[in-house]
Amino acid sequence: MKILLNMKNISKSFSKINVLNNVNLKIEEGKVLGLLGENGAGKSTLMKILSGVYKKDEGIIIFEDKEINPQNPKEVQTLGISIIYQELNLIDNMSVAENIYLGRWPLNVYKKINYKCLYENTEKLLKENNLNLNSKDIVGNLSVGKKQMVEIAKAISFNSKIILMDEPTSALSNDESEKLFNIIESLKEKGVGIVFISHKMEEIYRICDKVKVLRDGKDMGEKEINNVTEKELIKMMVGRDIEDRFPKKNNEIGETILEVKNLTSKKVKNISFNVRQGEVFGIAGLMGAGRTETMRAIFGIDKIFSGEVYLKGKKISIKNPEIAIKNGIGFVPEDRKKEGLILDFSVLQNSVLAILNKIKNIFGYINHKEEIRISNNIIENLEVKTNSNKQIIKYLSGGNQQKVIIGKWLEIKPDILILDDPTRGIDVGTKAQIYSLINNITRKGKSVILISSELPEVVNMCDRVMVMHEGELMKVLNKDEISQERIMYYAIGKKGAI
Ligand SMILES: Nc1ncnc2c1ncn2[C@@H]1O[C@H](COP(=O)(O)OP(=O)(O)OP(=O)(O)O)[C@@H](O)[C@H]1O
Repeated sequence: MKILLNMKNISKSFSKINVLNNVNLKIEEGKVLGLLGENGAGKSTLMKILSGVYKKDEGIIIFEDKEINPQNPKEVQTLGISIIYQELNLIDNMSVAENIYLGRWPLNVYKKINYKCLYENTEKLLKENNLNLNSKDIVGNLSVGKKQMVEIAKAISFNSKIILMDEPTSALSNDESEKLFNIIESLKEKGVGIVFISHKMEEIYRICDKVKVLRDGKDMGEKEINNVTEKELIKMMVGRDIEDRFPKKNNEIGETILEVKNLTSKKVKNISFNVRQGEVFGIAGLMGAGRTETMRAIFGIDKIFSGEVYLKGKKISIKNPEIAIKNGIGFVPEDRKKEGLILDFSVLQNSVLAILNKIKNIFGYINHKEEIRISNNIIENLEVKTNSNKQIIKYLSGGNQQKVIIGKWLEIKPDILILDDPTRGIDVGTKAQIYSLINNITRKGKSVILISSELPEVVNMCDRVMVMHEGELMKVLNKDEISQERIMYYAIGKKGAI
């Protein structure tokens, strides 16, 4: 098989800290290479070196038999190497066509954009590649899945021979991910070489031909996907066996702690359910089903139009998140970067953001010893990869930033903890650790509401699951009724027994 690109002995340090050490990577024509490793292993850094964002300290890169020295992303893109980041780089108030050909628009004699030609070129490109997009749609109005298709169309428009995808499915529904896999299959047929970064083992096996594993910036080798078991891959990544991806629970389910009756907000209609002490109560559904919105209403972020909420049998009115926190409810949001971090603050400062009031002394000053204890606790419990608690959080890898936010909310020790997609972007080893933390919480009689798009997680972790579809509750499944098939059946809006 033809090798399109060869990275040899790549090393990179940031302020004397070595994050890549003699790493090799080969990208083959028409193949998907999975790039695996724990949070902070160096995957994104390696891709950023290839795409010209960072400069390598050592090593060589050979592309189509010539050495290249990527200096900036534009140069690399012109060569035919494109990268699609998790945080998509699109301009929201422009159309699909304007975004795809950004800065390369066809011009008329007056040096103005020739829209007729721009839309025609775009329609042709979309049709040829089976991309279901409308060239005139404004990008800001599209779903994350569609936005990603725009990025892919852009990559194809550069005649890319290599496309790098950094956790492309982390914000996609299962349905949208499946569409992306179909697009990847057709790119493969055209001979495009793809690097696919993901923490989801199921999709690594679904889409990759080979996998390369990094651990702590070191090259742990490459495997054919058909010749390696999931257990072996996890051991290569983590350096030890993980006995069980879903640790055993031994929680006892008690009385009802939260009861929601006919809750209606702008986004959800007539939702009724209850959560019991010691229970992991799951909420499943496709993107836009109203899972997050139900919890936002209960937590006092969105206005409740009608309906009632009872906590320990007492009717309560939660008008804002402070009241929710005072009542023992915690909420780890879905868009953690936007809602949960101050990027220019240190790990330590970010660790205590949610509990500043709790760690102030009687004179209103922050108790620094407590601050240090809490941040070190989070670093240890969630294995946050950072030089120290003084590190500015924006320099941590994406997954490690997420761990700090989850840890911060766990420190509040609420009676009911709402976790919105808590393991998105988190590596397999830490996922198991987060599941153990959930089990510890419920073992103490506290409750967890787990919103999740990962079906294996829902099936293995939840005691009951409420399935939603387009703002409505379809079904609450009891433990013995929970299966991936049943969840999908109700999630797509079907009614009745299955
Ligand atoms: N600009 C930077 N300055 C300092 N350190 C950095 C910088 N960028 C990355 N690092 C460090 O390099 C290491 C590797 O980070 P990288 O983002 O490549 O990890 P990753 O494997 O992509 O992780 P994740 O799965 O969490 O996205 C981390 O320890 C991170 O803190």
